[in-house]
Amino acid sequence: MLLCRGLGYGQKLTEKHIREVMQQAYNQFKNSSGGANASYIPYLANIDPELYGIAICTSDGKVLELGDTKYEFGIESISKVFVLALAMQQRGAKAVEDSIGVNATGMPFNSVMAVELNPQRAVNPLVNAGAMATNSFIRAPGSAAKWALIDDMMAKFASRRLSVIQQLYASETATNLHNRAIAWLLYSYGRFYDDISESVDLYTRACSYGSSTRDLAIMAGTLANSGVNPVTKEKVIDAVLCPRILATMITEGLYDDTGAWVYHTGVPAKSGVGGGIIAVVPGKMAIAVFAPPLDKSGNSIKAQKTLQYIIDELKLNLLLPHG
Ligand SMILES: NC(=O)CC[C@H](N)C(=O)O
Repeated sequence: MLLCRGLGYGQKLTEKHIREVMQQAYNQFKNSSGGANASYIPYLANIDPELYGIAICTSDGKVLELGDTKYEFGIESISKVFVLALAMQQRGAKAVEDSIGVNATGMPFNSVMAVELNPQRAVNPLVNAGAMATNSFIRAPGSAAKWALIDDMMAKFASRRLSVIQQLYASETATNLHNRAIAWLLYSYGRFYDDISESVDLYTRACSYGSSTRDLAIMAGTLANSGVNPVTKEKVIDAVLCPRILATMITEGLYDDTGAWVYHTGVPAKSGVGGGIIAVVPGKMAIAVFAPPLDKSGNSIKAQKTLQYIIDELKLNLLLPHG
């Protein structure tokens, strides 16, 4: 019997135990070093590399927090998950599969070769090419209306309206030439579905949202809770879409390092170059961790270590026998 959807399905998970494990992870990794802030977006290079936050949102709506969980940082690629959710809700999972693609690229997040080497020019919605194409795939009467749809969707996932960090948005807009080139390339192959510069701009703006570790835990918690925000209890997307969205996280959530991530954790996750990573354990909880220094693939080193520790200790690996 499901005692409490967040705590206790198939194993004795209590709030106390979860808090203890969070604290152990925090103590263990707080002072670990290694990696560097993203620098190709100048704003991100200047974020305090010592910031560190862990938040867990259980499927029954408890939010447990430790460290700098209220600090708002660039959501970056984690926004791709929620823009994908909007596109799927509006156009259907099949249309996204056919028009964007859902396979792993096995390549860096901004890879041109990922487009070039795939005969269908299909890419995954969680890499830059696929995310910009996904943005172009959303239907709305103009760019302002599309932004309103994105903004509303983000707010429903987060339980509050998020704001764009204007300095980050300006910094990304001034330096996103490579992304613009990828969008033009997709367009040349008939795999881009709306005005190019408007779509790239909306993508860039969505990457520039400020979100806290707490926000991300609740947003990811909505995916763990079959599309219903566990805090507000509002239905955000259809339940049937959640496994499809999580599948894209399993194939591409940490880019060219996703295979190793899934090998070690068995949990869908998504990183952003702002230093955040979300991990989703369906029916149980979502975990968000923030720590800016990144590895070569663009994934927070400390966040990966923290998540791996918590996933191991709480036996959350989805490939373990369950039921
Ligand atoms: N991996 C990321 O978080 C990349 C997002 C960033 N906005 C970009 O387009 O490069």
